[in-house]
Amino acid sequence: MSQYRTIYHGNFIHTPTPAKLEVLHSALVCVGPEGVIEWIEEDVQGEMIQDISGRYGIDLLDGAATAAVQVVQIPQGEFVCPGLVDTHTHAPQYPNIGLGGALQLLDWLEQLTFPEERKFADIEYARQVYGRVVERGLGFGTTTCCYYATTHVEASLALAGICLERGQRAFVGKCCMDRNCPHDYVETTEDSIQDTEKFLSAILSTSSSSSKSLAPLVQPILTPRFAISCTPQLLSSLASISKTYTPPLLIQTHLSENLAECDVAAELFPDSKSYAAVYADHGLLAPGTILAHCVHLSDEEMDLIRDTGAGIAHCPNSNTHLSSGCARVRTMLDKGVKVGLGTDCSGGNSPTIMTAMRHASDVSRFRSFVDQSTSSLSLAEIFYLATMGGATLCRLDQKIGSFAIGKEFDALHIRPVSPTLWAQKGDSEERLFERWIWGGDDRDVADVWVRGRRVAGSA
Ligand SMILES: O=c1[nH]c(=O)c2nc[nH]c2[nH]1
Repeated sequence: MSQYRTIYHGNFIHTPTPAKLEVLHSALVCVGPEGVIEWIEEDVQGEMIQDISGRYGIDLLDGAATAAVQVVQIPQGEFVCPGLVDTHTHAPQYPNIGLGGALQLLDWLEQLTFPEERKFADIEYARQVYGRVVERGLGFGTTTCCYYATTHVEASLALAGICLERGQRAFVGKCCMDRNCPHDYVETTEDSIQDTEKFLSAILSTSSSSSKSLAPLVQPILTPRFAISCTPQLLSSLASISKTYTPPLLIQTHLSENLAECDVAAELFPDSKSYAAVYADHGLLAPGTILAHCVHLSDEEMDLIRDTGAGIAHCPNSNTHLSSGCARVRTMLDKGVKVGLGTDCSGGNSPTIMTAMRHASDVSRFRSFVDQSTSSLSLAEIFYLATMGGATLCRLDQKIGSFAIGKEFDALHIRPVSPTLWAQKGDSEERLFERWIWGGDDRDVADVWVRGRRVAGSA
């Protein structure tokens, strides 16, 4: 943890609500030694910095004091925005990125995905892959990530350890699956539960925060793979485990991604009214539950998800790549369902939320062409999904996702340099932001901060 306060001066852009992109012009944002925002002032011209800091008890002229305060100028033509939140990805599948687009979900799992995940029994292989996954994610500006790992406890703990070491805020799940999987990549129900307990106690004992007032940066998330690969007993046991913690542990699973998958789920759980109801019936729908995909939900299922407080990780890149379908995100939002974005590698073929934002926009436009009755998502809504929306799914909306006093400083410094980003002198901040979202890439991500600590960046 830094000993210093840092005062950032420049333009900040965020979406505290989906309704509007908000620009904090020439803002002074003071980040304390623990990485928490202590105060914010807007419209501060350079010559006022000293005065305003003085009002907060910081004397920038006093040599001894200034040694403990750093002032960072964000030049005109650059800006700071909240870090990106990836609410659903599979770290062990990154070596398969780009493959499998000719397949649909169930064949893709069988032919490509399970064989790759099996390799994570080898801890050295796991460390090598996971190191690259986390490094690239941070470079793209993913400051918070919800990871599926594999069934292997040691490798899952290695992923958690790497996130902690590199400074990425993360939820890491040891994957649970006790049926309908290959004989050499499946667990017994008992092993799955026992290994989950082992994983939880190890991760909870190593990831505790260095500060009493801050939650651990890396936390466990219970991970029943999906209804098809879990027995009712396993689903219920994981729900019970979640509830033995205060607050209950987060849970992630897949729901209603592909029509063939929905048919199998209906056959396996004939007593449940719907696929979403399978999870509700086993106690798995709660405010900390993240449901990936949700492409083929009925209106009643959306209502059920909203009423339980669970949220949806929209993974548009994956849903197109695996020909799963186009999720009805406008309807979800209109109904008040929580939604965030996920890269879902390697169903998705891009590990950055920048691509997820672009595909979310495209998918919403396609839906609006076809449905006629729904409108496409605005730029502000898309960015909200990538930041505050994701934070809300992870129950971190009071801590990250936008800039406010008391929130932790998870942020990106954007300096437009990539050749696809045609920034022009005199561009307004909104215009520059728009150019970056649709035309920029990780070369423009000059600095990445998580909880105030610089963890990556191209600068
Ligand atoms: O996109 C997906 N990726 C997976 O690994 C998976 N497992 C079950 N359902 C899944 N969907």
